[in-house]
Amino acid sequence: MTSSSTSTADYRDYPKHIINQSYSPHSNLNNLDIILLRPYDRNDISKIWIVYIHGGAWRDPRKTKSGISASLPHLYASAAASHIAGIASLNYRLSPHPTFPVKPGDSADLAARSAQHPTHINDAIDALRWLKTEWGVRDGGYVLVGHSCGGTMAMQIMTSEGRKWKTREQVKALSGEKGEEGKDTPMPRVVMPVEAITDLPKLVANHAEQNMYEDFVVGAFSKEREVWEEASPTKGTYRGEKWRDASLVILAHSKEDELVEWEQCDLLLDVLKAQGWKEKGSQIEADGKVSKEPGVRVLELRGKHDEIWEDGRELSRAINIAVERVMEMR
Ligand SMILES: Nc1ccccc1C(=O)C[C@H](N)C(=O)O
Repeated sequence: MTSSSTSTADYRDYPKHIINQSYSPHSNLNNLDIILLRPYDRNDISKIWIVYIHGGAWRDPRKTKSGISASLPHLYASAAASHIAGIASLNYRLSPHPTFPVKPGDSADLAARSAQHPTHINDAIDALRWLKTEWGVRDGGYVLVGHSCGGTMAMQIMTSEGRKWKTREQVKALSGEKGEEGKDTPMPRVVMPVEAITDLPKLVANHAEQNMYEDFVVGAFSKEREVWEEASPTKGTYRGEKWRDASLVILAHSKEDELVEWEQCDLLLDVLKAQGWKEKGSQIEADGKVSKEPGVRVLELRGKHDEIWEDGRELSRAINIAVERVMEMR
């Protein structure tokens, strides 16, 4: 029997998947999925959102917002579940992929798959703004998780403080002007890059004998090396005092990652530490008080680059830990 919608939510409807929500009109990849664990109460600020940005080297059309799927059953069973308001998983426009060309004449696919930096990151920012206006996702009200290049994007949101990124032409034309405020973008409480690409020039240099790396970086960021630099999280400034709501960076990485080497995690850790971020295992200080100071934590995962999310147990473990930290900081 189908139940028509009534004002009383039925527990059998949950977890509820609200899929393909369009957050901007640009293409058929400007959408996201929402998963609610229980009837949503916008005013219940004790619960937090999880926002997930998938990977795929900014170009792989086989990697999508559905990348969160395998983690969901594990998340539902985790200690974090009771604290999660909802999970949002984003699509964003991609750069062209040589193995999966757009079919000639398919203008919808072309719009979705001919992006170049900063389109990917600005789409993600649009998605966050939409989540704020449509779903009430607040400043400090969510954990931002990104896998691989999604982790790069998560850090790009932090370093730009929610401001949209500019093209090189716009930067030159505006010379020094900061442009729009990022205040419409809700900022996360915890940001967790997972198997993230943090330093594009070093990644390309480390894989000089594998064309794939340079190909995808050129495809997404052009041939100009300065663009690779500017876009790299290791070149960012992370001003703790400005992040009143983003108190923790969790760098989650596996030593078994065969695509993105551990060095990428270490490089960003060094940058954050050099900028005054303290490395900590827990937010709880020795005196038992909960620290609200910005901190950075390395979380070692097990498994290969894509195994983390394809299997889902490690990604859900990482998310569970991030949610636990949010609860500690309250
Ligand atoms: N995330 C990565 C990180 C490093 C190296 C490759 C990837 C890829 O995802 C490659 C993807 N399968 C592609 O065909 O573009």
